[in-house]
This record gives sequence, structure tokens and C-alpha cells, in this order.
Amino acid sequence: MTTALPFAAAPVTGGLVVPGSKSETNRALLLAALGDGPSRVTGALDSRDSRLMIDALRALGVSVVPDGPALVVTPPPQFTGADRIDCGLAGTVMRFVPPLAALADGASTFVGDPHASERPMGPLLDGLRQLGAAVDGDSLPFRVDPPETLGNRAEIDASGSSQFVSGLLLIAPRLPRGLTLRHTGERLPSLPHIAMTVAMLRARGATVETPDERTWVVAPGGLRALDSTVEPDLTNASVFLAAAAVTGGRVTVPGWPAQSLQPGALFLDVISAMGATVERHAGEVAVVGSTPLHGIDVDLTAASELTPVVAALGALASGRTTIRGVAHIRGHETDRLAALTRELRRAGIDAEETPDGLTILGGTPRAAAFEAYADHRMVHFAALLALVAEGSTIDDMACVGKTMPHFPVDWAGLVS
Ligand SMILES: O=C(O)C1=C[C@@H](OP(=O)(O)O)[C@@H](O)[C@H](O)C1
Ligand SMILES: C=C(OP(=O)(O)O)C(=O)O
Repeated sequence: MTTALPFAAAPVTGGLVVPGSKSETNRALLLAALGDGPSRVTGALDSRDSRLMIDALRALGVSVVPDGPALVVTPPPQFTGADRIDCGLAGTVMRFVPPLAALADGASTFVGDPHASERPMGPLLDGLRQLGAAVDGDSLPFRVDPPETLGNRAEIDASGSSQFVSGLLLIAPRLPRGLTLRHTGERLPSLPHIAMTVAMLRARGATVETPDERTWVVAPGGLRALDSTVEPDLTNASVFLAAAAVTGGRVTVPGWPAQSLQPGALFLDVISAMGATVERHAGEVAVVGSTPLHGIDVDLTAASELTPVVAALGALASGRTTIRGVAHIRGHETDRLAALTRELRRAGIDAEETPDGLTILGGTPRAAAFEAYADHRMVHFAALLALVAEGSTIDDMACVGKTMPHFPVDWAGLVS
């Protein structure tokens, strides 16, 4: 269904409480399922990706029960194999849950959205095979058959996704002999997300050593239950902050952590390099725009999730913006480099795909009927261009439900 995207008749000014981080929520839920007792997860994101995670855990025998602002997660005495686990289009479900299923008492089958079978899975499934599991495919759908005893070594090429490393590390303390995991590829994207995995494991009592930048050694010994609170999703916050930057307005986000392992925190560096002002006080972040922004040359290897929003900023900035280090986002919810190039050109903006990113010549976008490719962040991208391209539309607003179901209301409330 086609939906009109709001135009900003005036500088965007206001504040917004951003829901919980997808990455932290789905890790906290999965780690709670592996704990030695019940854990409370407070401030969890409620979205398609987190519901898919909850349903997957329940299918494996875990109890997840709402209790006020928290979810109480109680591990079962033994994980049970599941007939059908729906991963949707969620990377954190398709990469984090199969390792857990390898600990179950029987086989589990994984399915997903049509495009999910295009997302890379091979290295993770190969890692599970190295641990002794039988896996009958290299992409969704597939079936995982747990072995009698799981091994303790795996070597995988995680240049396609950091989630292959995170998925194997998350279960590692529950393996009888722990895990030595080695990344064999040239590049490793999204290091902050791996650091988040390691920090959340350590907070639950795991011993994780990193003898070098491509090896992780996790001792056996299980995981403690832990009550935790999820940070706001800083990548999702970036689209609202960007609205201030491109319209010369001022947007505040409360609850911004003083220190965060979310790569979305790097957005503040990007936006200030483009000429906006970032103010921080009393746990709140404000971005103050002074138009026009100026184009930058930026390596987003560590924070590739930010690419669609940074591409929109580049389209609205003066001069050239070059985004590097994000070749692997061709395997995200859609081929984001192809999709961004196509949609930028649709709005009359000069853009080229490069082997590892994009170059964009900033200008004045014209109104366009944007396509979302079932990708929530392609909606964020289109929504930013529409602020200045009056009369623009998007073909699939609903896909924002992946991580931010209230986006349409929150966005309209802030920018109109
Ligand atoms: O572990 C995580 O929570 C994530 C890791 C990253 O994946 P890639 O390394 O595949 O980019 C990121 O882009 C994704 O949105 C979330
Ligand atoms: C790449 C993303 O998601 P996923 O967790 O499905 O990989 C994303 O949200 O930008």
C-alpha cells in the first residue's frame, strides 16, 4: 500500500523517546534463555524482530512472560527441538537461534521470509557442522540436528556478517569444552556488535579471551541469570536526529547512554563531521542543524547499519559523500547498495555504487514514489528525502515494524 511521506514545512524541532535496541534485546533474551535461573529483561524492544526471537525461544522450550515493564525469561531444564522456527527477515534470529537449537534434544527446522533465503548463512551453518551438528542446507530454510556431543573449535569466514561470530559465541559457555572460534576472512564488519556480544557474555559470568583480533576463546562453565535494562536503539534514533540536521531544526533524544557498544553511537561523530552541532547534557543528546550539511568521506565498516541514513544525509548535503567499508550490506534486508543507488537516482540524485560502498553527489531531490524492498531502513532513508521533496510516497511503510512499529506515528508527530 502506498503511503504519503510527510514534508517538513518548517525546521524539525522536538524530542523523541526511542524504543529499545534490537541488538541488545535479542541478545538479552537469548542469553537469559541460557542462564542458570530466571532473568528479567526491562525496556525490551517490542517489534517484529523481538517477537520472532521470543517465539523462537518459546518453541525451544523457554518461558517468556511479560511482567510490568519487563519480560521474565525462564530457561527450561532441556531445550526441545522445534518443528518450525520462523526467522522472518531478522538476522539476529536466523544467526543466533540455530546455535541454541544445536543444544536441544532433537532437530529444529528454520524458515523465513522470501528474501531471507538470500541472506548469507553458510559460514554460520558451517561453524555448526564443525561443532558436530548436522545441517541440511546453506541458506534458509534448513534443519539443524544436534550431535551427541558438541565440539570446541570452529573456523569461519565472517566477512559477510559479524552475526556469524556473535551467534556462535553466545552459546559458547554452554558447550562442554567451551569454544575457540577463529575468523579466517580478510575483513570483519560491525566490530562493536561483536564487542556487545562479548560484554554481555562477560556480564553473565563467561570467560572470553581474545588472544588476537580474529580469535575468541570461551571457557566452559555456563551463564548466570542476570536482570538487565536495554538501552534505546541508537541506530533508530539516528533517523530522528538526522531530520533536525537536514532541516536546520533541533531534535533531542533522552536516555542516550554515556558509554555504549551500539554502533549507532557513532552517528554523532558522522553528523558533526557533516556540520551539525551535537549537544549532550543530563543523559540527553540534541542535534542542531545548520543547513546545508557538507558531504564527507566516511568508513562505516563498524556501523554499516547507519548507511541508509548517512546516504540520505549525503543526498541533502553540499558536495560529494563517499561511504566506504560496507560491501557486506548487499546481504542485509535487501541489497542496500543497489537499492540506495536506485532510489537516489529515482529522486534525481547522482549516485554510484562502488565495490565497497557508494558515492553520492548532494543536490535537491525531487518528489518520488520510493520503494522499500521490505527494508525498514530504506523507509527511514526515503522519509528523510521526503522532508525536502514534497509529495513523495513509500510503497511499504509497514516494514518498519521490523524494529520500530511506531515509526509512522512518531515520525509524523515530530516532522509535521
Ligand atoms: O549483531 C547484531 O545485532 C547486528 C550486527 C550487524 O550485522 P552485520 O555484521 O551483518 O552487518 C548489524 O548490521 C545488524 O543490524 C545487527
Ligand atoms: C542489518 C540489519 O538487520 P539484521 O539484524 O536483520 O541483520 C539492520 O537492522 O540494519
